[in-house]
Amino acid sequence: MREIVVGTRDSQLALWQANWVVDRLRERNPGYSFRIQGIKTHGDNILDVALAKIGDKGLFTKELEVALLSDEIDLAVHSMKDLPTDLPGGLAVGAVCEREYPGDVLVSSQGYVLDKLPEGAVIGTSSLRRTAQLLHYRQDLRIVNIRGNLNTRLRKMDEEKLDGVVLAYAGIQRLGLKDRITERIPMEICLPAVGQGSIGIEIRHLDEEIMDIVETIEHRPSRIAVSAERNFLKRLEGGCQVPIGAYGLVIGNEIKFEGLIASLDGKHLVRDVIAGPVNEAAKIGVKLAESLLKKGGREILRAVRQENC
Ligand SMILES: NCc1[nH]cc(CCC(=O)O)c1CC(=O)O
Repeated sequence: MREIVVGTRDSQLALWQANWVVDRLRERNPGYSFRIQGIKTHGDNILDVALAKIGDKGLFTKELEVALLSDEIDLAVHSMKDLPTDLPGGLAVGAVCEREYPGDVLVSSQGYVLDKLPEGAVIGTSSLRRTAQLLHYRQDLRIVNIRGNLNTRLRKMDEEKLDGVVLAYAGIQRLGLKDRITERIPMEICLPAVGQGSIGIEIRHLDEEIMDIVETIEHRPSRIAVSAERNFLKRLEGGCQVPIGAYGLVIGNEIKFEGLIASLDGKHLVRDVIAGPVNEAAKIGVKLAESLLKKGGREILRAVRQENC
């Protein structure tokens, strides 16, 4: 029986995700055995540096891609949100699994919801996207950088007496920490990161045997939504982290797509929504990107890049 080697980062969340994927692969591919191989990535080794400063392209994925290309592993499990829109030659997204609720949540030790946070409350996040949208909604908030894996961030919230932290629902849910959530932040206030909540499988693009195996856990509506988001991001990208949010939702044969570009201080924000048939999902992502660029997004991005790249 051939053994399939499944590569993953070795953080608690990444290992949870790899195990979730392997459980499903085993069920649907009884002719194979599966082994999980944890691999440290650059991003895991520099958890004390603010992401916005170092740029986050491939930070959590590159070592896994090298392992794929050298046949050390047969497939790599990623959070789609961490996977750059351009993959190295020879690699492809073999499957996108069914997406978890993609939004962000507030975790507050005193149990506050966003609207009840006291004036000037201190919120931890290192995401430019979350910072911009939180400040757009509540100018009085004070945003402080906080990094590390989920448990570290929750611990820092308590130790550093922050009023709250903003995290992805998906991560909290997967680690069994749902009871710490004080509010699901409405999409109207905070659009998620491209790909958030979705687990993807990267493979060697010509490896048909592995392709057939991972196809068994593909979820079409999630693939379509995430593809639209990745095309949106790709059209806006210029090599460094910027406050961009997106959310694609597939219902039947329609996709509803929302996107935004914001300045870091939240003062400038352009946001739009379009809908269309799912077979045009990729085009719809690009179209929304172009409409936002025309509505002032170009100037916002230019200014953000001058400050942050
Ligand atoms: N930034 C790291 C990261 N990458 C993926 C997730 C959550 C899981 C997912 O989006 O599928 C998180 C944690 C967070 O942003 O709070």
